Amino acid sequence: MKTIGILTSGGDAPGMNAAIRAVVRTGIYYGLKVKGIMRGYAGLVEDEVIDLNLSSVGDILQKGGTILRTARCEEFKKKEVRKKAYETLQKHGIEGLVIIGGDGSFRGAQLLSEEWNVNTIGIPGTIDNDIPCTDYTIGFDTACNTVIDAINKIRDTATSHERANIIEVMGRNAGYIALYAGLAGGAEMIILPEVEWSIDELCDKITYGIKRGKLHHIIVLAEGVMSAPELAKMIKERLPKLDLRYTILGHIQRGGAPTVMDRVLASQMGARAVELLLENKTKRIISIRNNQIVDDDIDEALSMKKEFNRKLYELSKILSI
Ligand SMILES: Nc1ncnc2c1ncn2[C@@H]1O[C@H](COP(=O)(O)OP(=O)(O)O)[C@@H](O)[C@H]1O
Ligand SMILES: O=P(O)(O)OC[C@H]1O[C@](O)(COP(=O)(O)O)[C@@H](O)[C@@H]1O
Ligand SMILES: [Mg+2]
Repeated sequence: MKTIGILTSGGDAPGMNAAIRAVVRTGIYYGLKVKGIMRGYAGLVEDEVIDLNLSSVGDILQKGGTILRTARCEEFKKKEVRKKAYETLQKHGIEGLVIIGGDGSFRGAQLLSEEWNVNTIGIPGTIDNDIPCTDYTIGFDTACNTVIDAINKIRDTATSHERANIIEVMGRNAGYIALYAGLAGGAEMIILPEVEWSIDELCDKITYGIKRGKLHHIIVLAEGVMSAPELAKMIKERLPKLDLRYTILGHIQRGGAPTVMDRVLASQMGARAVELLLENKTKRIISIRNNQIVDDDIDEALSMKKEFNRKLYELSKILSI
């Protein structure tokens, strides 16, 4: 193998740049040429390919976002469009492709390997942490730290005004950001898609908290359940006197300098991706499990189910009595 390519796809995540840097520098260390594909699968289809060298990835380790940019390319679900992607790879002599993205991006990689025999290696990069085969995805730790920073600030003003605050966090259909940031931020209540909840239980908890002298109530809500305004309306119907505000954190959760955790994870995964290609491995997804960097076949990885950490959820309930 002489030339490899790299792209980032789906929602960007802090640490993607650290992974790009690791792929480029490890590739060059082993004598490979590394090409960057801009804007994910869209750039692969439209032939947006650039050469990457050691200095192309200088000064990016600490930056959020992705220097290769990213896109959501619906068209890629069509076989004839994926054929164009294959032709771009052929044209540039790219023999192995590293894809940094989430589950959707891995489905694209799976099809490229199945249909056109492309050597693909996937690296999990998404703030959602919703990839079953890995304990952590690149960007999740940074996003959680952004959320707890926001919770700390909102708690200051909530306490001063004796208010309840709903904080809506990202995660599409997954509640990992809500769970980890809710626990770490001392939320009174965490509402997420993986666990049943009831509006009556929530309102009872707020009423009980007020009686025992709590000055604030922080409710962390995962966007996959409902929106913050919808939840606020439901609470106000039951507790009309409650002083209630809501904050939707939105895309601030996707940006910012990656944490140490995300930089180390991204560096290890990026380097491993290159090693796997050099070992003639293909159709693999890299993961971290029990603090070890491992890899699985894409078909197997995509059919795994992520077990929700119910213990952590129960703990958050106990600690927020
Ligand atoms: N079933 C699929 N077949 C082919 N390509 C797909 C498929 N699902 C997603 N993709 C490609 O991967 C891109 C990113 O997927 P998306 O689900 O938006 O983000 P993520 O990879 O972060 O989960 C899509 O825009 C599309 O180009
Ligand atoms: O950037 P957009 O298009 O607003 O998408 C928002 C979604 O992207 C995410 O931030 C990341 O999702 P993906 O990793 O699947 O791309 C989700 O948490 C959120 O629901
Ligand atoms: Mg996804």
